[in-house]
Amino acid sequence: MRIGIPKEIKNNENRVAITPAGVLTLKNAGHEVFVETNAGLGSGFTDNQYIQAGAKIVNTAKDAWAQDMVMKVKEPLPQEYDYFYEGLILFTYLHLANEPELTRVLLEKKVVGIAYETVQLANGTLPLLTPMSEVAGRMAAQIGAQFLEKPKGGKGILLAGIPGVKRANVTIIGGGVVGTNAAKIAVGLGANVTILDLSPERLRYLDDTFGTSINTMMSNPMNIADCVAESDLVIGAVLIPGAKAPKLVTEDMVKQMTEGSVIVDVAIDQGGIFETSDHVSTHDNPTYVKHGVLHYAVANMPGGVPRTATIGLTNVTVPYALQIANKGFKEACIGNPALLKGLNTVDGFVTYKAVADGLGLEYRNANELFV
Ligand SMILES: NC(=O)C1=CN([C@@H]2O[C@H](COP(=O)(O)OP(=O)(O)OC[C@H]3O[C@@H](n4cnc5c(N)ncnc54)[C@H](O)[C@@H]3O)[C@@H](O)[C@H]2O)C=CC1
Ligand SMILES: CC(=O)C(=O)O
Repeated sequence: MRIGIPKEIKNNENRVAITPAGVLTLKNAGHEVFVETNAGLGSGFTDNQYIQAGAKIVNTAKDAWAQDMVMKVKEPLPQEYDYFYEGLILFTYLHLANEPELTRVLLEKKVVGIAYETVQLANGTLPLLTPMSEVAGRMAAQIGAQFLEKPKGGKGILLAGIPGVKRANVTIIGGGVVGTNAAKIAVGLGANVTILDLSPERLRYLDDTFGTSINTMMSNPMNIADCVAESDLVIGAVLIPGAKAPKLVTEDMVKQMTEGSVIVDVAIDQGGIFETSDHVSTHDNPTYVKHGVLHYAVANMPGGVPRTATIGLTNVTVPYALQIANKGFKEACIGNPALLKGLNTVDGFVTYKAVADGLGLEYRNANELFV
């Protein structure tokens, strides 16, 4: 199969969809990889390293997109939609529940859209989201700590406090991969950390893992309101796979926070869990203020640490790309139920139920389209 790797064009998105090591793996299996010139530079990979691994370097995005399968990191932006063609296999993060226009174009052009974030193993875990959630969770605590500093617009407190001065309160809503990793760093930085989740099993796991260094609470509107009001930093880390994020923190709750507090809404890629995080921000201009509270709502947080993130992402995506390239997308999906769950659009239909429901579109079971 011919596989294209365009340079990412989102604001400060320095990740790339493959490393030279990934190219070599695909090449050794008999595939051709076409990397847009300088696509890897932001992650520290030169054209020459890709060439050494067996890639061909192409000079334009158009050439990188004109392949059987395109691997990317972020969802395509409108200026990339013209590259879509019928039957193109697009393997990337898509977050379609929050992208009605992109979904419409993928359907109209009959692109096969396989979303990293909905590939799901039998145990419910999301293997192609996990490493980026680990990165974003760890960043969320660091970023929250930075924006609590006065020169960054925050109230001017240190997460750990000092002897004689109390620690900051950090609330994490959603105790999955992002939440757990945010907690690791926030606890390490000395904060008083509370995690809320809807799943009693998950709360037990967190309690067993962190012991008395965190507080756990059941996620319900009353507990969320109480925790948010007392928090210096609130991190949004909820996911219902494929679906638009539920707005769990209302505007009234945010109004109860003290001035200079910080919200880091990691779940913004699925629409965000705060009523007040109503738009995404960028690495260039990462925060906006509502009711005196700083909101950080960057949808590609790992793009800020591209070297770590690119290697972490491609460690998990390349084995799936290899299956698609070796067998074609249909056989690969039939042979691997986890990959089948990644299929979001095929032949002009939405094949992921939560996306179809969220956007009010017809849902078709992918298996029906394979016959
Ligand atoms: N902004 C960015 O750059 C990035 C964003 N993300 C996003 O972060 C979000 C979280 O991802 P993961 O931690 O990997 O998901 P996950 O599936 O590991 O965890 C989600 C957690 O939310 C919990 N949950 C569901 N409904 C809840 C509710 N009403 N109240 C409290 N908890 C609830 C679930 O029980 C689960 O523990 C996703 O939207 C993901 O796409 C991930 C990486 C980068
Ligand atoms: C998960 C995602 O959207 C990201 O890593 O940018």
